Amino acid sequence: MMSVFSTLDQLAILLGIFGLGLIAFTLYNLFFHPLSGIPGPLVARTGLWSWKSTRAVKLDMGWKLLELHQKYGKVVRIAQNEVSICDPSAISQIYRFKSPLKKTQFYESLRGTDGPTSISTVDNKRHAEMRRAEGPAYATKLFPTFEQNIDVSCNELIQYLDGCIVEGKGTGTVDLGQILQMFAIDAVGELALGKSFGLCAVGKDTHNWLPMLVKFLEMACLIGTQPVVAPIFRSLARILPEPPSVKILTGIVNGRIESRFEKDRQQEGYCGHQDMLEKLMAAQNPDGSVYSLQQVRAAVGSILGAGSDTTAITMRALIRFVVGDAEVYQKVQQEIDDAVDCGAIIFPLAHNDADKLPYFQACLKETLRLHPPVPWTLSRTVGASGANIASYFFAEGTEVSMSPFVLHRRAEAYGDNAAVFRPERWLEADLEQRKTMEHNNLAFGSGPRVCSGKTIGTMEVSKVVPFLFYKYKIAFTPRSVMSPHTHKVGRAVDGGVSMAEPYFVTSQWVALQSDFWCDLSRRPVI
Ligand code: HEM
Repeated sequence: MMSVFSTLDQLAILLGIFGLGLIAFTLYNLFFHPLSGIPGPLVARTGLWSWKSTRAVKLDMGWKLLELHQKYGKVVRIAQNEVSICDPSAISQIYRFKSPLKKTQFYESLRGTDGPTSISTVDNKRHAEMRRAEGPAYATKLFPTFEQNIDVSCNELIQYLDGCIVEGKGTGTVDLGQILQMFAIDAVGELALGKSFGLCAVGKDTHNWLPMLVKFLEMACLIGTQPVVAPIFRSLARILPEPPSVKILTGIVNGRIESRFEKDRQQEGYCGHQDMLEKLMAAQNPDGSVYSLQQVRAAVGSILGAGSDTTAITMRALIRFVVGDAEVYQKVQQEIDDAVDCGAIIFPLAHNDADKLPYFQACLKETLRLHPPVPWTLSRTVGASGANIASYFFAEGTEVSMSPFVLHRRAEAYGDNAAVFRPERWLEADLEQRKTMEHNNLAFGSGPRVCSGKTIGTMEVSKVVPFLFYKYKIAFTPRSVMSPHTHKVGRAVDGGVSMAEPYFVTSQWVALQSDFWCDLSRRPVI
């Protein structure tokens, strides 16, 4: 009996100590932490739970963070040790080239099982080495090859859509969002591995890769918000058996890389192909050794991961914004028709001809502004000696971040009508204003960690979407009990729910749309 009491007593003492520790921790975070003077949600200021983990689970980051900034202003404490900032003047401080701030531990969760990649590498020196080694794979010299690669996938997409229209006797009802995702995956397959995955050709996600890739990214982002337990999850991912769809994908990817390794490395000078994979196989480490098979696999994996979702999201959002505004849609079509009629462009559109559609390009910029594919906070860690950012001094180790989605909708960055889709703003601006608007656009990130595939991504979009606008009349399939939609109502990128919204957006690391059903018919002009 005595020993039971003493065990309970001991438990009570332990619980008491834990409770007191928790109270002390909470009081410290609220009143004595260097960030205690910065406003924010209570849960973030107490440090008792991660506000970002909640967003990662609820998939509502973009609009929830925007609400916080509307309530608290330009600088908001979103975690015990992290502030979100939406002040354009902070861009060149947080994402500076000189003595760059390190990425936060969050990014480590974006690495695959083959090892570190440029996007996931936190250490700046290591990142610079990787970027130098892998740079030739993204070089403009390769653009003619990239164009051919993208045109192959584009043709397969068009053939599939034409088939749907024939099958639908003049009107094809398609989940345009899904087929664009398949196109984007096929295109990165062509770009990074020299061969499409063939999804558009059959018009089907044969191995259920799409939901698997979505889940992978969602899990990676959620795990990244819990840096203490993240290493455990990463070790588990290495030992647990891969789901069948992952196994098939990695099997195909690795098989292609290995066969190219065998063929190309036997020939001196790796002269077999002129593509991204060839350049990655020729990439060199600082000690002069060439990239190992595993390093090439990791680099290819990061292209597949970073280059497909983002491009597909941009294409969907662009179609949604343009088709959703009759006046804009009419102007875009007129511009394309006129350019074709006078022989200024032909399809598939050449990269160099993209500028011949200035109104379309303005729509693309406006899309990336209002629906940046990555709305999550692009976080960095303040280095030794601290940093002055947005009129605050932040001590070493503080995490500072900006969300492209939030910044792009603030009047400080784009004026009072920042939340309105208005492509004209890019055409009316003078050179100086345009430079400022470009500088304030974080859709591809900024500074030394800016997206390596920026030009490739915009090239893909500029090739495919004008072609779709030229060839087809696109209308959103009306949402009804009889329609193929899985969501009863739609949800916009700003979280607004409505029957008229043509797709359903979730906002986490990426602002992903689903359920984007459209009615397509051939335009009489063709
Ligand atoms: C419209 C399309 C795209 C958008 C909006 C986009 C956006 C982004 C963003 C926001 C980042 C992260 C910046 C940060 O964390 O600070 C990033 C990084 C990256 N993206 Fe893209 N991306 C696009 C297309 C592509 C494509 C097509 C590729 C490959 C062919 C690609 C490859 C990469 C890589 C390798 C990184 C890591 C760069 C580094 O840290 O050195 N992206 N991208």
